[in-house]
Amino acid sequence: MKPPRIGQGYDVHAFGPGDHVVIGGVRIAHSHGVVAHSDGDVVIHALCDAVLGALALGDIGKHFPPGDERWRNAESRHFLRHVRQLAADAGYLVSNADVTVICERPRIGPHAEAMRVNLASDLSIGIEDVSIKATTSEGLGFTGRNEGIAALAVVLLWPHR
Ligand SMILES: Nc1ccn([C@@H]2O[C@H](COP(=O)(O)O)[C@@H](O)[C@H]2O)c(=O)n1
Ligand SMILES: C[C@@]1(CO)OP(=O)(O)OP(=O)(O)OC[C@H]1O
Repeated sequence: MKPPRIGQGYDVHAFGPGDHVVIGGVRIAHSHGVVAHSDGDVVIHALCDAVLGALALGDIGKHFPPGDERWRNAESRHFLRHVRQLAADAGYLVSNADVTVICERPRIGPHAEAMRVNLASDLSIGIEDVSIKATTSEGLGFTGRNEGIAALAVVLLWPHR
């Protein structure tokens, strides 16, 4: 049996014009949108990079180039389902995923369960295997100045054959 594989991912999107953000597949009304080619879902982009990193298959921009019109305003959940399939094709299932969202606003807590449901569905795992955490930066740095949102993700892939 092959050994399990671990991967980590990180993403940032700057706030820009708009009235909502999409985080973990959840649309959240907000004072700003984010600047992005796709829907700018920082959690899903970090998770995709974690899965791709575990597989040593490059990063999200390699698989979904920002210059490609197919991905303009795309739903990032499509990206997540794609990388889950890449893992399956390589003989791995996602065992668990742990995500930290870093922003002053919006508050993530009230939406964390809905995010877990979306991510668990796209990764074909149980909700108990998906963790969403959040922290502010205590007013420090670009997230502390409310200039954008960052997310960190770690995943463990387990061999299924
Ligand atoms: N965008 C955020 C940030 C934080 N939370 C929740 O608040 C708790 C306290 O945050 P600190 O940065 O002061 O440690 C944190 O543990 C989260 O539960 C949030 O929901 N959304
Ligand atoms: C997701 C992609 C899709 O074109 O574009 P963005 O939405 O701008 O997001 P980013 O995190 O910069 O990752 C790069 C791209 O793969």
